[in-house]
Amino acid sequence: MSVADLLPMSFQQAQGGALILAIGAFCWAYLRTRRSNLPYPPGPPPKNIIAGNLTDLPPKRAWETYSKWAEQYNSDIIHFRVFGQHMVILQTLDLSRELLEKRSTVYSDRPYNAMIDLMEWDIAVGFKPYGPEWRHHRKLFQQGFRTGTTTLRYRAIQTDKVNDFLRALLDNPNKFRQHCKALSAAVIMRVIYGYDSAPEEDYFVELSEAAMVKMCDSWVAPGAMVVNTIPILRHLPSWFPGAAFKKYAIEGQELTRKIRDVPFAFVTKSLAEGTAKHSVVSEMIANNEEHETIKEVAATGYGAGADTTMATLAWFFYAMILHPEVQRKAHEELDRVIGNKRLPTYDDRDSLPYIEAVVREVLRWRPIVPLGLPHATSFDDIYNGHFIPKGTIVMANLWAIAYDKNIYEKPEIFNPDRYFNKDGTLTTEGIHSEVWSFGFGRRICPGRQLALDTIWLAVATVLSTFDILKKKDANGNVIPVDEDIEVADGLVSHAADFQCAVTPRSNVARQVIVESVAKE
Ligand code: HEM
Repeated sequence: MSVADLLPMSFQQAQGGALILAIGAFCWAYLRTRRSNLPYPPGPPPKNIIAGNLTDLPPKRAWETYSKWAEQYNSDIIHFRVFGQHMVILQTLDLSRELLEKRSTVYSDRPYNAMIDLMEWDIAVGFKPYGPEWRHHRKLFQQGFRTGTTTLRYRAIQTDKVNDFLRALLDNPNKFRQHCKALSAAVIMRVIYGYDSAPEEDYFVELSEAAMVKMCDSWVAPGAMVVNTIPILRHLPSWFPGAAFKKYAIEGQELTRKIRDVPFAFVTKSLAEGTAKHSVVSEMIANNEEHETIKEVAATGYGAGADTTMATLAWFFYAMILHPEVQRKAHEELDRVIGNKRLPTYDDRDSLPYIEAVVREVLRWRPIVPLGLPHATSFDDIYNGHFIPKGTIVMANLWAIAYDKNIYEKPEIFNPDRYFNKDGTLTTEGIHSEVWSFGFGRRICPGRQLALDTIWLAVATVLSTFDILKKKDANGNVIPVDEDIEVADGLVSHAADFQCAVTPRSNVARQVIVESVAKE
């Protein structure tokens, strides 16, 4: 998610609705008069009494700007304000843990977003305000994805879906990105609904994608920034001049309702017909959970789990084309431990520390949610002599953590070796990207075990069977790859398009894949 997404309005958009916005924002800011004489945390002084720091905010890679401010103000906590909305950025792992974990009673709310509300995306656990409803939905979600026996049960599904993924890579390597997406979607759909999605043009997947796109784009829909700044405007009728956001929201609402109802109906129908496969939803139904609640909890899964897993896998391919030396080390470990006659399985995980280190490094090197999901404070707080008012949006700068030189030596380098102790064992504490990449405290990602399991098996099996190299053109010349590829700003940070050649390491590797799929 970019800052502009969270904030009331970008500078350009401010021109149009300026008057109405200015009045509303001023009243809002006025009503939020400060309740403490303590200073706010350091940060850039507001440029304007109403818009605050609006014009200081960059349209892209906000996490880098925050890191510059942290340096400039020599502070690991940064404060600024936009239209009366207080924003706080946490720059270090220790501070994120201190506030978001140790003070989680204060820091576990989510900011209100009028468009999310209008589009009914507040059905999702991740957007619900901190309170009894969120607690109930979160508990159900966790029961479905709990680490340990519950997620272990999904490993057979993940193995089948990863085998399909390898086969798809074999058959059509150029579409590697599409295959990453199909794998991520297939695991989620099967685990949550017991539904086996098609590799392409699947109705449920496309519906979920459409709903996600509509939600992600809602921040820049016409008028959306105005209503997000002055939420009371959500009550305007759609014919009201400037209320185009209402039409957008109604379209979005239709999609949200569909992703809530349609896959759920698939489960109830297959249960009635006796064809249902075990799933998170079928289990919640068996536990007599209220159907409306089940629908909402289940609908959260695709949005939160598919794009994130897919983005991580795509970054893995990107890292591999830039680092053949890492692939060589991974191949050496895999050939030594597994040989070339079978695919690695979850049972091999403890014997493959280098693969574990590669996964950690992919998660660190390009954090796919660089600013996490925004938390919000439920009460006033004081940290280190600084006042943080109730309602402040608080973000952990995961990108800054990933590039913190106090934790990672030469952080810009992709280097799985950093996770090894001198005696060759894996580090067990301190620099675990697979922990902080998933957020903090009571809001920490409840799908992290499922995600890590899918990513680990995909990485291990791809490296054991394929070479991932820079692509060559028709004349045999290597097509150069931008080493600082563009990151698509959005709810999830995807790598911009890049090409790579994914070729089987040998005929035996090809055969192993074909046979693994045949055994399913
Ligand atoms: C590489 C993959 C993934 C990454 C990096 C990731 C990361 C995150 C992060 C940073 C948060 C915000 C935590 C916070 O507010 O502090 C989050 C929340 C969440 N994630 Fe994930 N996630 C991934 C995969 C998944 C999967 C596979 C699922 C579900 C099947 C999932 C479900 C959720 C949910 C429901 C929330 C909201 C939790 C709440 O607000 O209580 N995520 N995730």
